[in-house]
Amino acid sequence: MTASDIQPTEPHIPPTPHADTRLVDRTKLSKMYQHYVEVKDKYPHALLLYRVGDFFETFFQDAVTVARELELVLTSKHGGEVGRVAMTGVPHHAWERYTTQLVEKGYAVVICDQVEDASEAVGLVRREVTRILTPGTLLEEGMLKSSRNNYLAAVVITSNHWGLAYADISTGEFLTTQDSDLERLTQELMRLQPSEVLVPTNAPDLGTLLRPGETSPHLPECLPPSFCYSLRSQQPFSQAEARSTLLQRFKVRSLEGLGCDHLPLAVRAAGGLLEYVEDTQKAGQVSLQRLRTYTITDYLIVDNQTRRNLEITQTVRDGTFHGSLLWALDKTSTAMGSRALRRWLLQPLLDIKGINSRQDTIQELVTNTRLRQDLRHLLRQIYDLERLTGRASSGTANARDLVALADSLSRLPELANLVIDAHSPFLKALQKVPPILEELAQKIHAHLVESPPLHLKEGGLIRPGVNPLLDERKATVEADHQWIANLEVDERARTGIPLLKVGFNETFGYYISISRAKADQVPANYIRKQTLKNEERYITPELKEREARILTARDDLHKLEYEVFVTLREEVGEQAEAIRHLSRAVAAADVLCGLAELAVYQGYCRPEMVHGREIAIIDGRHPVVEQSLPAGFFVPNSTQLGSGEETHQLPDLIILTGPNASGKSCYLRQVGLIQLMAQIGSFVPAKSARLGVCDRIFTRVGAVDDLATGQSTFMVEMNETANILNHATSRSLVLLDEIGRGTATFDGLSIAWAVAEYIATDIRSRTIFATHYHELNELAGMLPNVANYQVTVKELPDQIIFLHQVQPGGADKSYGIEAGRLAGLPTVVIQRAKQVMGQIEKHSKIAMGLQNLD
Ligand SMILES: Nc1ncnc2c1ncn2[C@@H]1O[C@H](COP(=O)(O)OP(=O)(O)OP(=O)(O)O)[C@@H](O)[C@H]1O
Repeated sequence: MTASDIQPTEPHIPPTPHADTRLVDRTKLSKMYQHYVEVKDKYPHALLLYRVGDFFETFFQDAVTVARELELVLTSKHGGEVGRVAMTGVPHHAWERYTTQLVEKGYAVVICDQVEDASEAVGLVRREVTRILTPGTLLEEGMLKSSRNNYLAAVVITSNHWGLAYADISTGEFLTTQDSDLERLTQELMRLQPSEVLVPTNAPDLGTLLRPGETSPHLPECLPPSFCYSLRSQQPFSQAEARSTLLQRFKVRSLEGLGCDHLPLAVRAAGGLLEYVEDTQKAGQVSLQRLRTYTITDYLIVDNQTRRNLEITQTVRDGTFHGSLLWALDKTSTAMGSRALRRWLLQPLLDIKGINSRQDTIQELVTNTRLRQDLRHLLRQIYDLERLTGRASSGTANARDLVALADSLSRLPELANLVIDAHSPFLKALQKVPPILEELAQKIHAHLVESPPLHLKEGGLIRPGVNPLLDERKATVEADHQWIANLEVDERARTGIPLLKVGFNETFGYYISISRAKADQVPANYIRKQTLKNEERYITPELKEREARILTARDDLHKLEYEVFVTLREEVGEQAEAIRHLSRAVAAADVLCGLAELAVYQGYCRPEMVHGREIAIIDGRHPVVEQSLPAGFFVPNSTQLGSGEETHQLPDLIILTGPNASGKSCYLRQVGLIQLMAQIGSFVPAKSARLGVCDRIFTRVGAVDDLATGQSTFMVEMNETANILNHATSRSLVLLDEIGRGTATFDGLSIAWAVAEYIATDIRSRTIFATHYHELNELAGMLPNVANYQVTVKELPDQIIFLHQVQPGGADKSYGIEAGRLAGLPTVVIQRAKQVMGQIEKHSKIAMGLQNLD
């Protein structure tokens, strides 16, 4: 069964005892749970979505808020229930308890944070729950976070080129690119983390779904095994068919209109992907935005190692968002902004003009406090326009979605008004709201009641006065209801039974209910239908006749209401392109507004971006570590790197030494993060900065076994180092922490020496090399573009104080033994270690003959 086979159907069916639990993975669940515990402070209105099983009834009997009407039953296209989803807003204090119980019971807990209201959550589930039930994709990227994109990708690879297209069905984002470097394809897939990748093939196992980790002989090496690959028929990926799919769908005469006329593989990937999406969309309508083409080399590639080592979206320690760069920088007010920030961080710019225009906007918002605060206040009132529009154009939006969309659209003129005098590019983009969108918002508000019911078929969506026929039918239904109300009053008077009631249920329709004690007063025309413990239920021919009329009239009314609603929804769908255009502008302004807020409160400066190779940071700070320390505790440090025509005195390679725990890694990462932040257009944690744009940031940090691929610490280290040496250029920034530590001392030192020398003389990339091999300090005396720096400590008779200050010069001691003492190694071991060290140091220099190296 595939995602497209599964469809959420209408709710309100009681849970069955055998919900499908085959996809539950406890390890991943507990990881998700931990993640949520981390973010719950940030998103107090988080919603918890989970699949319902036999314990549902008992578990929630005493639960606080159970939104039973939000329960969805999932059935396969071929009929039959395959699972259920329910959701509830869980109060902050109770989260941990409920989630723990759910996880312990083996249920899939899916976190849905930053959801504005229940209707948005329902929309999310409706659109994305299919992924939860798709084998192989469950929970890998399973958090239904609206602050995260959910991509479907397609790749076409030939002997010397590749094309990649990707789409997020819920926001409509649709992009394609082409390049020749296979390593870039791997990195691009790692950036996108698609939940499924389509690959065309001639192989007999067409349509086979490969789960993460499974490999197929048909899959080339550049496709990372951690994704789910779907092998598809070649046909839709052929040049002719892909071209015609795109031309037809986007109503353009030539591919020039989509910017991909010279990119045959990008066209093939995009055409194949579009065909697949159109084929599998439930509503038969595709809500993808107009295809955009991008060039991969226009962006700084943040490879997988660097993303991990710099902890851009999650920490290395436990893979959580809390403590990552994204966590430290995300001060956005909307889910769209949050997603955009994530995208920017994973795809920083190379173009100085683009960087400057983002900086200009931040500058304006930093200076104009009032504007910044008003803007943030207004942005908080804007819902996820991208996703709401996606739902409207794919025909899955409900009435609450449209009301939320209209509420948000009607904020846009206010937003435009607010930035009327702004002069920076990203604020100016908000100044014009097409009148058609204002009219659309007014129309939605005029058509739909303020709080429509969740389910379209329940009726009660449309305001009076919108459609005369509808009003007529409403009047008939109301008259019928009045007739029923009158009947109750009349029958009480006629029978003399004061507690006689007219009721309704789905099985019997309308009935007259009388307590059993009064059964002897029942008139002759009553026909008994049902006997309950204390109650008899009757019908009369007249009541049944009226009931038939009422039900038909109500059905007709609901049908007509639904038709009026669908027409309105289609009108919204027609404006999707215009809404999305503005949503992108809102998202970008939101990111920049958040970054401006951060710049003000954390004291960031505007970096000067230059074309040369200089990296000059005065009093730089680590953006995350400084936020975790009390104010003023972080020790700022400067960096000067990058020899060039004007900066010939600056080093290209810094050898950084210092005791354990002195702050070497922190300093190294700080430089990488400042460069990365600058290239997304952000201000940076420093007193001042002058930064030459980098084409790539490479990092090699720490020693971790890669158990999944069975590689040893040393092999992982060597693979990563080889990758850097093979791809770094003179415009790259390379951050190396402890190379050669995973093997015998002399082997390690020799490798570290040779690597440093190669980088300084052959590649000449700007590099910081943190090491405990003090011997590497000798290089500075031999090569003009190498400098030694050390992180200082103050030595007292029985302790060392970490000053965390980076200064010129090489450290001659590691204080490793001192660290061991602090950690509690027995005194006798410490003393013996000191003795041994003295002897080793004496002999090692002689053995290495470092003095004679040239
Ligand atoms: N500039 C700084 N100001 C304040 N505290 C700092 C600074 N740099 C680092 N620290 C603190 O020192 C701790 C150790 O830093 P770090 O891990 O960078 O040391 P290290 O020199 O790389 O150690 P090792 O050689 O053992 O890997 C950090 O967790 C941080 O809390």
